[in-house]
Amino acid sequence: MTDLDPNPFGPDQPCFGCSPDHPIGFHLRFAREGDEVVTRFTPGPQYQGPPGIMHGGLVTTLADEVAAWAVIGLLDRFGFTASIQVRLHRPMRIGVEVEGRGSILRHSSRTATIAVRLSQGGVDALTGELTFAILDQAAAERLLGGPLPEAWRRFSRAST
Ligand SMILES: CCCCCCCC/C=C\CCCCCCCC(=O)SCCNC(=O)CCNC(=O)[C@H](O)C(C)(C)COP(=O)(O)OP(=O)(O)OC[C@H]1O[C@@H](n2cnc3c(N)ncnc32)[C@H](O)[C@@H]1OP(=O)(O)O
Repeated sequence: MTDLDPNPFGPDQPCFGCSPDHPIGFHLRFAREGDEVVTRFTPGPQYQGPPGIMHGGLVTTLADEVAAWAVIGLLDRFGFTASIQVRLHRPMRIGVEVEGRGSILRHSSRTATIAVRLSQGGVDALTGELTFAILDQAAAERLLGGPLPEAWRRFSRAST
């Protein structure tokens, strides 16, 4: 298991899922284990929907973040989430550690589709497939509305 750099986008990145300083975020960190990225996270009461159960939208946010980091950690690219298909098989319990795993199902230079599995106590709570668009620098700058910081440019695909 190899820990991935937790902050490849620099200290000011604002991501709800992975910014270490986000006031209410998940503060996720990832490791690479073979062909997968892995994270562990224990949801607190602030993430409840029904009492004792994590809000389904936030469970999906967790899946989105795991998949995004599969693109970062396994492909060395950044992808913008284009499609999310998930099934919530079991309630995600508050206060119980979640293991999240992401792996590449298929990819080209322009897109990547990631398989995600979130489990508690070895039992699947969510499985899903998420597709990411990998943009070139110009398209990423249009989407973000400004120039990419130098450190981010290596995550874009070569323009064609
Ligand atoms: C590159 C460097 C940038 C670095 C930035 C680093 C920041 C670091 C900071 C902090 C870490 C953050 C960690 C984040 C983690 C979570 C990730 C997110 O939350 S991302 C935000 C939510 N997602 C959106 O806001 C997208 C909204 N959608 C769009 O902007 C467009 O629809 C977009 C870009 C997804 C596609 O735009 P089009 O359709 O104009 O582009 P076309 O070139 O036509 O498509 C590109 C490829 O994507 C496929 N595609 C498009 N939509 C698809 C879909 N819904 N399903 C499947 N494939 C789709 C297309 O078929 C095409 O593939 P074919 O070239 O044909 O192989």
